[in-house]
Amino acid sequence: FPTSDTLVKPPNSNQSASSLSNRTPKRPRKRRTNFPMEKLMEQYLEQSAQAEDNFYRMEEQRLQAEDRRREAEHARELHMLQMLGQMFSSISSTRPSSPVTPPKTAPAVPSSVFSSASPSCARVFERYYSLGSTLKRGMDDDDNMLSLVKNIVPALTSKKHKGQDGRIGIIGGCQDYTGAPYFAAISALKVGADLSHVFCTKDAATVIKSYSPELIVHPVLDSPNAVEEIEKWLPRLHGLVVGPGLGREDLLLKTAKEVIEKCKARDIPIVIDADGLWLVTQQPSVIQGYQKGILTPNFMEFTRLYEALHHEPMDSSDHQRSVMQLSVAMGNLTLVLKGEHDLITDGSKVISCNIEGSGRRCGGQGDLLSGSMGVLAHWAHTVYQMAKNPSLVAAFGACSLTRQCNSQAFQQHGRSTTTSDMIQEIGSAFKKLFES
Ligand SMILES: NC(=O)C1=CN([C@@H]2O[C@H](COP(=O)(O)OP(=O)(O)OC[C@H]3O[C@@H](n4cnc5c(N)ncnc54)[C@H](OP(=O)(O)O)[C@@H]3O)[C@@H](O)[C@H]2O)[C@@H](O)CC1
Ligand SMILES: Nc1ncnc2c1ncn2[C@@H]1O[C@H](COP(=O)(O)OP(=O)(O)OP(=O)(O)O)[C@@H](O)[C@H]1O
Repeated sequence: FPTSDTLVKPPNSNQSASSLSNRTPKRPRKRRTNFPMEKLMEQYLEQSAQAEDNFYRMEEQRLQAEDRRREAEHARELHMLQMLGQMFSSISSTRPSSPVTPPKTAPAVPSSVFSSASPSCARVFERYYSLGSTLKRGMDDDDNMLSLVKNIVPALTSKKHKGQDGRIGIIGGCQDYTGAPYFAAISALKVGADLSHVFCTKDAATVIKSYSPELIVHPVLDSPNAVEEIEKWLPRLHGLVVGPGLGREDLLLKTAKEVIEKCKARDIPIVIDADGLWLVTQQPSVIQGYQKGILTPNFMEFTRLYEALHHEPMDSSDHQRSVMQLSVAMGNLTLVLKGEHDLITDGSKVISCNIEGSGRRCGGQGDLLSGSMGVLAHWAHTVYQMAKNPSLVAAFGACSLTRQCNSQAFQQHGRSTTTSDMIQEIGSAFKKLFES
């Protein structure tokens, strides 16, 4: 928007006086009459720029209120549909002729609602929590976790408009790494977000754009007013993923840190991965204790974090203990230690995601994980806002999905499987795990 700085300013009084005196040295009256006119003009322009600013600010607020109103309306509609569904199912289950199949866990809830957790969602969640902190989990526990994930998946309905199922931002992408932010952002879209934004450096932007027209790419990360530029978008974002391909330059890390602070103030779920974890290792307080934060370290990143927080080497014979310890030290932050089994914890229990993947490791699998987790975190926090820790559900969902994609891609491509092949599998893996 035009501001008073960008408006053409009249020459200052000295310049005006000297230039006038050069041309017409003996016309003081003209000087006196011109000056107030210029001043008035300047004031008028400033006021109209200000009025324009105010107009756009109010318009933005109006749009946000409209979004909230539509979301609430939509949640109400879904809730009513859900209650109707439950009524019908209870009527049909009382019919003597209807086959009665006892549910394995809590009764299935129709695909998700965008409101507080429904009573049956909450029952599934409570039952899960009542399983205790043991890691020795069987099929039933996996089913429980999968039910929790299924419940957060929003229904696809023609009542919604673009953006309501999620607008996700990725902070990352620099000269060296353009693949990682692309993988994360496209995975967010393929999981079901409506819009995916990448905030990267100028030289990475054209490259990332050229990979996919689906992504919205902002070349702002290394601009002098990077934080302001990114902050403009935060009111529209539902989830943020910090780190894929961010690099470790001080300036970029400083920007990432400030953006994280702004997101926390707005209560936006934040997933931190890759170089974002490098930042957390230097300054743990940036995310410590933030209940909507999730860290997704690989073994190396985990070791660095552990040593930074505990000032001693970790006991690598007991990973479960170490993840719990680190989560507690981070203020019960949700952590995922990726590996042969993904260990997920919030400091009070450890969940292991063991869905079969494959023996194929290639760069970028972690980016698929963090990008999809960004969307699932938004959905989980929307649906389970009253329950204990929605981040655990989101983390389990994203780990399951990544491993399932890996398995499916491997069945087709074997040793030549790449992350792009895994991304191709997101749709069918998602359906198999969460929509069947
Ligand atoms: N296409 C792209 O653009 C991609 C870009 N990417 C981006 O690259 C950036 C740097 O990320 P990073 O993970 O390579 O850096 P860092 O943490 O220093 O680790 C390096 C060393 O750690 C080790 N190591 C790793 N895993 C381990 C394990 N499980 N268990 C044990 N050791 C393990 C291993 O050491 P080595 O075995 O080689 O001695 C490895 O060489 C970051 O921005 C990221 O997003 C990636 O997303 C990939 C796709
Ligand atoms: N040994 C393993 N066996 C099976 N699956 C694994 C194994 N290691 C990692 N994975 C899977 O791959 C996903 C990504 O983990 P990985 O350790 O490759 O992350 P990363 O190093 O951060 O990835 P990136 O290359 O994107 O930086 C994990 O969530 C997990 O599901």
